[in-house]
Amino acid sequence: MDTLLVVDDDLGIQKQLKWSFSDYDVIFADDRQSAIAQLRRFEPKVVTLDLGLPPDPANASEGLEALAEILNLAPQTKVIVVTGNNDKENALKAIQLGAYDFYQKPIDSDTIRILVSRAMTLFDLEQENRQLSQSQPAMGKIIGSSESIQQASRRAEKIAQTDISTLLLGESGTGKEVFARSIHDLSARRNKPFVAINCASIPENLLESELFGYEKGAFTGANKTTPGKIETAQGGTLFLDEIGDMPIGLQAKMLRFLQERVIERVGGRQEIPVDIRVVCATHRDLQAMVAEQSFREDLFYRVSEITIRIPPLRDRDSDVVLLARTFLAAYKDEYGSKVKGFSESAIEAMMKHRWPGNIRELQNKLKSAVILAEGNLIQADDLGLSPDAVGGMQNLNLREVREEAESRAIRQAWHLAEQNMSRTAELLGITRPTLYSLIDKYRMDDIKPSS
Ligand SMILES: Nc1ncnc2c1ncn2[C@@H]1O[C@H](COP(=O)(O)OP(=O)(O)OP(=O)(O)O)[C@@H](O)[C@H]1O
Repeated sequence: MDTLLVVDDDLGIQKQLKWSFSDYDVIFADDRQSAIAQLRRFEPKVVTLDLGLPPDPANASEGLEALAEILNLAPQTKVIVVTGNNDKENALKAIQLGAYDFYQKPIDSDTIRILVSRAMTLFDLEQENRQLSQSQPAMGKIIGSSESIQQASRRAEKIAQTDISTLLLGESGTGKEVFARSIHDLSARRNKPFVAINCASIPENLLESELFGYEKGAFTGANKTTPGKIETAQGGTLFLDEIGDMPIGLQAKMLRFLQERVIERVGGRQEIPVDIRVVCATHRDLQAMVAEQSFREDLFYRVSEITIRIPPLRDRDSDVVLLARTFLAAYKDEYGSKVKGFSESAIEAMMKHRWPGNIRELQNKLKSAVILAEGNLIQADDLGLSPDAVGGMQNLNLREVREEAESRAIRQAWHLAEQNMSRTAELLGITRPTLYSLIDKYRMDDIKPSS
């Protein structure tokens, strides 16, 4: 139960407030000293403070003094000062000192209840924000207070200032790129480029020229000399994602660049010196790849001078809730949604889920939940995590599950978009033609626009 401290020497008012605040733990003090003693002992979120305190109740000075002491000791406390009728001057003084609000006698139970309840809510929100910012370590955008992520962050912080080649290991979607970028941001190279390249997403025959650049005429279509990603990262950091997918043929050239810090463009003969910090990442077991000879051992040692393991989301305790709250705040603005938070069952479901796709999966689930949620709170069901849904899916195959989820999402987005087809497509992240073809496919005749 939340604690409210009432500082007032009038026993009648103490009684009245005791009755008005049956849902709080109400404690009392009748002068400045006892107020401070109660504050230290109970750490109330909200204090109502009568400015007219003994020994000189007709004068506000003792009350203002008490206010200053309270805010000095516990600046996060929300203090509502109670002043005599028409004592605007002292009310304003109190606000200047940092009181949350003021209230003029005589006390009206309904009004003071609203004031206190708003102050409690604000206190909770501010506390949540404080926790959130404390849980963001120096590593830029890495949110999480679990021991496992803090450990990884501390390790990354330590190596950021050096040029040591770093290998980030972790499942897909755990935040390897976020780590790489944070290492760059904390390093002396922060004002130079951070260049990322994903070795798995570029066809093998293009990766070499993408990385090393090429000279005019090096191959058909090479119309002009073009620098590669390595050169564009000059002075900064090169992030090689999915290094385990680098073709074995290219690995020798990579090794030379890492050892000698010079490159040659494809088709070129000139050696170009480069000054670059290299951070690599992979979700593969590089040591096993070395053992089966699909990854060069010398390159492995070169890129993994230090290794940082990024833990999967399921091993990060309640970070999932912290991350979910952060993303929710961003998505609800982005999608203009009125959702305020998560139901208890949603939080429980998030804590239980295994998150095979890690943070990226969490982001995707949250985006659709923000769009689909019908009430103020996101339910487990909106996240597609309801235990009932799992039970109900036992009789369906994967295609049926997908179709059911898709048609449900289309219908809800359509309602949310007030039947506007362009907006519906936008909310769902698909094009209008795709939306129309899905509507046809699922025979959703009632939302089919009349042609
Ligand atoms: N600790 C974190 N705090 C906030 N956002 C994070 C955190 N870690 C990851 N993210 C976000 O999660 C998403 C996935 O992160 P990222 O792309 O860095 O993962 P990855 O491990 O590199 O994935 P992949 O291996 O698939 O490339 C990004 O949108 C990123 O901004």
